[in-house]
Amino acid sequence: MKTIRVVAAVIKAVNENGEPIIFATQRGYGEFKGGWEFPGGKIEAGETPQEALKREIMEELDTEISVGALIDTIEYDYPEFHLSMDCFWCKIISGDLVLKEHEAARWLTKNQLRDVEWLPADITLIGKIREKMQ
Ligand SMILES: Nc1nc2c([nH]c(=O)n2[C@H]2C[C@H](O)[C@@H](COP(=O)(O)OP(=O)(O)OP(=O)(O)O)O2)c(=O)[nH]1
Ligand SMILES: [Mg+2]
Repeated sequence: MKTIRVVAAVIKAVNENGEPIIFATQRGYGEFKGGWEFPGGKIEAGETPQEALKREIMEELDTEISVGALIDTIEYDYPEFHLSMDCFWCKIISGDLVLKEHEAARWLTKNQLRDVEWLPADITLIGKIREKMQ
């Protein structure tokens, strides 16, 4: 099966109550339209995962991020391909998270993490984020 290498940004901030929140986006097109994900996309030839992620977030959200620690690499078999997805903690450097491709977005607290319908590959990641979110 073909492997697709993807990077995803778990953008973290703090809300007005001082609680940690993360940014989730809803896909606006394609096979998984309507599903929730972490913004990001495919690594292109010659890019490091971090470079790919900064480029993708600029393209998708018109926002500059810093890329921090790797949370996990998700390995998941979809019917048509194998997904290998590096997921990083990220912070906003500048920009307003403009939705250039996504249908909707939400900031979620730890207790709201299960309120959106994540793509199948993201389910195990959500558990890890829950444990580490603080
Ligand atoms: N970005 C992202 N992709 C995910 C997640 N979970 C998941 O299964 N995927 C899958 C959906 C897609 O098949 C693939 C990522 O592709 P993408 O559509 O974001 O790639 P891209 O931004 O480069 O877009 P495109 O130009 O190929 O349309 O990984 C996730 O949390 N974030
Ligand atoms: Mg994308």
